[in-house]
Amino acid sequence: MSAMVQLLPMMEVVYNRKKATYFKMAHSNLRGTHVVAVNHIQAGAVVLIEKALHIQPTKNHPSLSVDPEYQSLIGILDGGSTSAASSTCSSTAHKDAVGRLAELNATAYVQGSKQKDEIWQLEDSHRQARVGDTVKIHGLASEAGKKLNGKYGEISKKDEKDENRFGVMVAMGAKNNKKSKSKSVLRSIKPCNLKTLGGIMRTNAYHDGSLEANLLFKELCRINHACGDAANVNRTIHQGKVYVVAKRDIADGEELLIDYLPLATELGRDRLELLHNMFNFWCQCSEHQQLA
Ligand SMILES: C[S@@+](CC[C@H](N)C(=O)[O-])C[C@H]1O[C@@H](n2cnc3c(N)ncnc32)[C@H](O)[C@@H]1O
Repeated sequence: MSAMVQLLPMMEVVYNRKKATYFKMAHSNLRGTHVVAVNHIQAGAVVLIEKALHIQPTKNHPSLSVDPEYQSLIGILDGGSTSAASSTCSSTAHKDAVGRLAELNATAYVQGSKQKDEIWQLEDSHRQARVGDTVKIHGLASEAGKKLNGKYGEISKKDEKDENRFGVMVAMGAKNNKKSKSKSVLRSIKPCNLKTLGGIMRTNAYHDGSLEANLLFKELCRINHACGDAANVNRTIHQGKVYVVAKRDIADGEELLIDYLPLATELGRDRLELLHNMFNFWCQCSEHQQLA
């Protein structure tokens, strides 16, 4: 057992005794939802202990093994010949297959979760929905569009009149997809207004090596990134829980920032590109402002 893991029970005791509130959620166009200190936080303080909202094993969901689309995707990834698509195997086909498989897994695993609604609240920074994906509509601006915000649907095809939009079968009458009898209507929607569960996983999931799973958290997943020394909190994830500790004193009003890539210590273009590929943002933290 690592030294850090041995300290976790003691952290729980300290955290459960704490009197002060450490942070609140805030929102801005530039930072999205983010987390801000509401009191001075001392170096070493246990700022947050939280149980995962969602625990998704890294292995593929068992129900997928009987899904023909799954078989075809595995064929593409293996470079085998189980589908017509595999004969045109290219890096784009491979990348698409990885993305679609991630989507099928996230959908299968989240389907049975009691926390489904809270999971859908989290951000999808990628917004790379594809035909067949289950989606949640988000961020529409016009009055007509706003009426669709928060609704769920399934992408049935590319829009025939505008190839930059999707035809989405939107479940009307219910704000979520619990009511099986809700009526569906076809609406034309831009990909930037469609969140998917695969995108939510890619934007937010933290790996838990002790469970061989990827986890989502309600509060941890709202903490934005900063590289290396620019981050002011550290996390340890173990057995489905996260323990967040202040690396240094944090002033009242300061944003809490965590390094999403704590093991990739080198700061530079490669790190920026890795962050961009994984989370779809160009890092502007204090370590990187001079490189931007
Ligand atoms: C785990 S979420 C963090 C919370 C997110 N801001 C939200 O609205 O829910 C990760 C996403 O937040 C945004 N983000 C995090 N750190 C950022 C940073 N340093 N600069 C710009 N965007 C950042 C990116 O869109 C990233 O994909």
